[in-house]
Amino acid sequence: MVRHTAVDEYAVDLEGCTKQFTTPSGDTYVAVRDINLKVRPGRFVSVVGPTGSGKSTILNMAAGLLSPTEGTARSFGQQVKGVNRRASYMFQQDGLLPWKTVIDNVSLGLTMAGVGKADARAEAQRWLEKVGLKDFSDRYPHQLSGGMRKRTAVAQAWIVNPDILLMDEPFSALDVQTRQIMENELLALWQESGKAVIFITHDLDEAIALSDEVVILGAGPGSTVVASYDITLPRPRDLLEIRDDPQFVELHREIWGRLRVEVSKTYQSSALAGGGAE
Ligand SMILES: Nc1ncnc2c1ncn2[C@@H]1O[C@H](COP(=O)(O)OP(=O)(O)OP(=O)(O)O)[C@@H](O)[C@H]1O
Repeated sequence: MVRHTAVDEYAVDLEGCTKQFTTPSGDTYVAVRDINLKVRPGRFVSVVGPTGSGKSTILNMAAGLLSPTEGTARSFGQQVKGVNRRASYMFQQDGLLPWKTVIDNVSLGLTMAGVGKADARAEAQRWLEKVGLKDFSDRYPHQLSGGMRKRTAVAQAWIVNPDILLMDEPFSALDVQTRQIMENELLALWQESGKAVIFITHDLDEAIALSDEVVILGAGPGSTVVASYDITLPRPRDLLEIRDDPQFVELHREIWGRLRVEVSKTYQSSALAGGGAE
């Protein structure tokens, strides 16, 4: 595959993307409307927004798992058609295969790409060392803690050396301490990697702590990008300390002021519809 490396190319470029779905009753539901989101190589961008505002829909368009109804999704200058091969995806639920050992789960992406089994296992072992699991390679997923499963999923996503990481609430199921440790480890891996990250989260603290940019989606239906904030906190960041930083506190106050408006619109419309809040 020809790789385009011009610096002005975006790893992900959603231009005027609208996505509508047909609901089970046959109605048309516009989930997101006219989304413009550009992510350069090496940038860490988080997307936050109320529940149902279309965060996963956006990620799925970048991944090529959904095609926009209108507009164009591009990756490194190429229109995304089918699965975006430049990207790895990490979901809230990890995709570990329960019948395979940790090392076989991690090496799977390489063997599927045609790498020989011995080379793939050697590389997987190197990744397991990187994520602190070198002594757990022969375990099965059900024999791991939640944090260890996430580490395995991180190794699985990174081993194929993607240019883009698409992460949909990857750490939301973890306890607070494990989550902060995993966030720190993710940043340490990402820092020098040059990879573009789109990170979906409900947690504004997490979004600010990790990102170069935080993008806010408005309330649905027909959500669109209502605001975007550059996060200029210096790097490297220690996520166990950063939440006490006065600059962090000020950014949080400002961004939450905007996000809160969209969250309360969603709350009000779901209360009017008799649904109540989550
Ligand atoms: N396949 C589908 N068919 C019909 N509607 C869909 C489909 N997929 C998503 N939607 C709707 O599109 C809207 C956006 O969904 P999406 O999952 O992208 O939101 P989200 O912001 O990620 O939500 P949450 O924060 O709750 O995870 C929701 O109202 C959802 O019900």
